[in-house]
Order: sequence, then C-alpha cells, then structure tokens
Amino acid sequence: MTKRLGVMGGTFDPIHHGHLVAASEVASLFHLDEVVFVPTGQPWQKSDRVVSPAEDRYLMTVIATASNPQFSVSRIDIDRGGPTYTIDTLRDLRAEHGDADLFFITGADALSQIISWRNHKDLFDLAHFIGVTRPGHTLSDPGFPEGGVSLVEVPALAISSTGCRERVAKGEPVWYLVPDGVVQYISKRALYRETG
Ligand SMILES: Nc1ncnc2c1ncn2[C@@H]1O[C@H](COP(=O)(O)OP(=O)(O)OP(=O)(O)O)[C@@H](O)[C@H]1O
Ligand SMILES: O=C(O)c1ccc[n+]([C@@H]2O[C@H](COP(=O)([O-])O)[C@@H](O)[C@H]2O)c1
Repeated sequence: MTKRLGVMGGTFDPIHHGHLVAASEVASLFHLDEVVFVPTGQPWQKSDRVVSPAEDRYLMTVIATASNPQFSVSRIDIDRGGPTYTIDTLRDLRAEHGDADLFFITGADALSQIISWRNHKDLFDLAHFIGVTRPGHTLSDPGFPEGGVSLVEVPALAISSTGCRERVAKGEPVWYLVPDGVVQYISKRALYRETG
C-alpha cells in the first residue's frame, strides 16, 4: 500500500505543544503512517528577527518527538543550506520516499501566506496541503487549486514560539507549553535570555 507521509515544516524556535497536537490530530484524521518534522534551515520570511541556530532547533525537535513512534525529524532543509523553500523540501522528500503520498501540514497563519512562497503554484502537484485551525487566525481557502487543500479543526492551543521566547526572556515558566525535555534544553543552552 502507498505510504502516507505527513510533513510538518516549521522554524520550531522552540517547538511547542501546538505543533505536536496539530501533527498528532492530522495523523489520526488522515490515517498517516508517519509525520516527519522538518525544521527550517534559513526561514527567509523571518529574516527580520534573530532565529536560534539550526542545530538547537533541530535538537529540540528531536527531543520533543522522540517518544512518539509515528514521528520523525528530517535535516533536509538544514543540510541543503541557503533560504528554505517548501518546493525544495517536497521535491527532496519525494525523491527520498519514492511513491509516498505527501501531506503538508500548516497552521492557518502560514496557509494564508502560501501565495508569497516560492513557486507556490507547483506546490499542490507535490503534496496535499492540510490547513489546521490556530487560535487568533482565520482558516480559509483563498482559492487554492480544486482538491489541493483540506481544512481541519484541531484542539485549540493558544501557544506560539514567540510567546515562549518572550516568557523565557522575562523569566516566566514555559513548563507545559513545550515538552519537559525542551524546557530543560532551553535552560541548558541559555536560549531566549534576551528577546530577538
Ligand atoms: N498553536 C498552534 N496551533 C496550530 N498550528 C500551529 C500552532 N503554532 C504553530 N503552528 C503551525 O506550525 C507551523 C510551524 O510554526 P512555527 O515554527 O513558525 O511556530 P510559531 O509558533 O508560529 O512561531 P513564531 O511565533 O516564532 O512565528 C506553521 O504552519 C504554524 O502555522
Ligand atoms: O517556500 C517558501 O517560500 C516558504 C516561505 C515561508 C515559509 N515556508 C514554510 O512554511 C513552514 C512554516 O514556516 P514558519 O516560517 O512559519 O516557521 C516551513 O516549513 C517553511 O519552510 C515556506
């Protein structure tokens, strides 16, 4: 049977329970065999802010997903170098996973920006896109190709990486917003002590 592979792209600075719930819910709803988390190398649309080193974001993603046998992490966007474009992510994953069906998972905020992504018209030939609800953002289809996108409701977690970074900078706890191991990694590496 054709493998059904979910793809959860993100900057994950840090990864939080909003990302994990979205991936878990979509895996269940769409009967995915696996969800691969793909931390960005250089998120070019976040070039106006300081982004933590890719290795820190990668390791936090590994720590956060390690306990789930359905979850894995890919270095492809980090190892490719240069600005990260989803068109490259999907082409590389397609080459790696043969004839697997790809399902790209994205929150309502990111989905509304897809029109600004590189080669956005070609993305829908490579993967089925799944837009998930996110508190504070409207989930809508602004005219994607017929059958290219599914919109689904996931448990609402009003958590953002920006909010987590700001809490750490202010000395406030991020316990239960991010997995325990990620709290400990942030502390060990002294991440987010100053807002960027
Ligand atoms: N709480 C959430 N619920 C649903 N989807 C989310 C949530 N947080 C992030 N996402 C989605 O996960 C993907 C990766 O998000 P990203 O790593 O940029 O996190 P973020 O919290 O939006 O970060 P930042 O606050 O730094 O912009 C995006 O598609 C985003 O829409
Ligand atoms: O392809 C693009 O041009 C593009 C522009 C912005 C974001 N993306 C992808 O969208 C996903 C979420 O990105 P971000 O910046 O919200 O963490 C991640 O996989 C990014 O590589 C992709």
